[in-house]
Amino acid sequence: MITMKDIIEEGHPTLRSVAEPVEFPLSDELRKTALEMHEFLVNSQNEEIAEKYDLRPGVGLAAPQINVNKQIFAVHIMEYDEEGNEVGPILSEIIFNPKVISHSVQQVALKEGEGCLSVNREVKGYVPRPKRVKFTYQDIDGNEHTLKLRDYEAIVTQHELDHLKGIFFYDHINEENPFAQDDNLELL
Ligand SMILES: Cc1nc(NNC(=O)[C@H](CC2CCCC2)CN(O)CO)c(F)c(N2CCN3CCOC[C@@H]3C2)n1
Ligand code: NI
Repeated sequence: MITMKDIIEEGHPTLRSVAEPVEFPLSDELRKTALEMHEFLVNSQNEEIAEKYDLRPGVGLAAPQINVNKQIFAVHIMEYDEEGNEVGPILSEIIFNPKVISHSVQQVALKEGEGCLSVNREVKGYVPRPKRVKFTYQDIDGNEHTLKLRDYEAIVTQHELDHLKGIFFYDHINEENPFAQDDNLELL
């Protein structure tokens, strides 16, 4: 299973490189790695397991973060009811060879900013990202899919897409004014 010791930190060259496309059918090893990336997210969102293995919670994980320079990321975003009980998955998928088709001019950012499992420090500021994004990808069996996401799911997915291009969330923060807001930016 993947734990925090498997996640590389900023400064490691892999996190600033461009990830390679994935060939299908997957090797058994790469299939296992992809499934473990998704399993890490599920584990990290389970209080008992996260505490037992000292996992930082995550809703996304990109292969370069475990020093696998391939175009793969996992996302695990669950829906909760008002009592905080898990209702079901909003987006829970392992994404291979993603290609952005289009995105909106309108931008969104999380009010609380972003963090990263590969960045062990707080970097304050809004991370403006397109509010809507449309992309194609292959699933673990190599089947092509098209996905249109908006708001929170779009933010998470674009944070992971950035990792495949060697980009960190803080690369998008306005250096002069980290909390700069124009009328094209909606805070979530
Ligand atoms: C927003 C959030 N970011 C968490 N961590 N950071 C990450 O996921 C990084 C990726 C995210 C940072 C901003 C956008 C993408 C990992 N990254 O570096 C991958 O490249 C969370 F953990 C989290 N949630 C909310 C839902 N909660 C359900 C119950 O379990 C705890 C969980 C916590 N929300
Ligand atoms: Ni990250």
